[in-house]
Amino acid sequence: MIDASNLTKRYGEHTVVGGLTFTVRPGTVTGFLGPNGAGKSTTLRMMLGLTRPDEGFARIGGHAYQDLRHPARHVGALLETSVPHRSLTAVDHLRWLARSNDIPRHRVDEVLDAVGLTGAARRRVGTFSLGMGQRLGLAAALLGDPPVLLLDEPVNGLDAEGIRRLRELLRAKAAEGRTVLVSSHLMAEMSMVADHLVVIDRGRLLADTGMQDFIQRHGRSYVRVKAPEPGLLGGELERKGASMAVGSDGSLEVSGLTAAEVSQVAATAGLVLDELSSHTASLEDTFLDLVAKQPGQRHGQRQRQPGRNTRV
Ligand SMILES: Nc1ncnc2c1ncn2[C@@H]1O[C@H](COP(=O)(O)OP(=O)(O)OP(=O)(O)O)[C@@H](O)[C@H]1O
Repeated sequence: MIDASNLTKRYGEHTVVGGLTFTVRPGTVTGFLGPNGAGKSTTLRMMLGLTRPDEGFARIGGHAYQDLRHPARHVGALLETSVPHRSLTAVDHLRWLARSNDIPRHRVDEVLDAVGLTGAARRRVGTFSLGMGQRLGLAAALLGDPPVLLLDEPVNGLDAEGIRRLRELLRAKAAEGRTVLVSSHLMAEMSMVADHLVVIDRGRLLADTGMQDFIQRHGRSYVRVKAPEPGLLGGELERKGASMAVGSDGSLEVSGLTAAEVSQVAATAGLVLDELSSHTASLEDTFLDLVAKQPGQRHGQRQRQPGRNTRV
């Protein structure tokens, strides 16, 4: 479990994290989302005792990070800045970490295998690609078999196999009852792996909720319908309480009725339909819409992208 309570950080006049309070629970993968500069890394750094909060506190398993005797056995962290010494081999880097955290040496081979780095174990870290470095960072986070994982942009640089391996690993760790907090800009990936979301913007909490609830509550789902007589159909649908927008191709984007209800209204009125489909908002659409709606938002009005299509 990770607790953040009134976590606040200011740099000069600029409050980059302002009064953040949330709990990351065990047994689920929690996605940590926010636009560039929202304060995600600063929050993670405060949780890990790397940045001192001006107000509030963070606790990992009930303890401040600084009070943990062997931190790597309590929390596995991957930050964008955690770079090992370039002249060390991967295995030496991990052995050194294991020794300094009183972790059994056999864990080194286990975590190298878990991240698919066994073949490169004796190569110098300085020769690693971005993705290999990321795998090594993950191996280091897993080394102490910690109950809490805290990963900042772990997908960066990973190839398709690495991304799939990471996804399975995060799900498996959560299924074992561990606490997993992961930030990523890749919304499609996040929607596949996270069960719960904590969303921030300009250091403030926008949402702390389940993935499906987030999309239902903040996303724009609608029924797209094309008809030879859209004016007549629109009038009939409005009488049933629907609201609608007209798409760029003249189709109607109907909110407030299901596709089956739209079909029924058309049939009752004797109107022909050319196309009918349900659109569920994607995580990306929902996230961008929510951020764009914030007062004084600086991200501009965004172009709406079509969501996932379900033809009926
Ligand atoms: N040491 C620092 N001194 C001054 N300002 C800082 C410092 N660290 C971060 N900031 C500022 O705090 C704000 C939040 O930065 P942070 O890196 O936490 O955001 P983020 O959500 O992780 O962004 P990104 O998604 O781009 O990585 C930014 O405006 C950044 O410029």
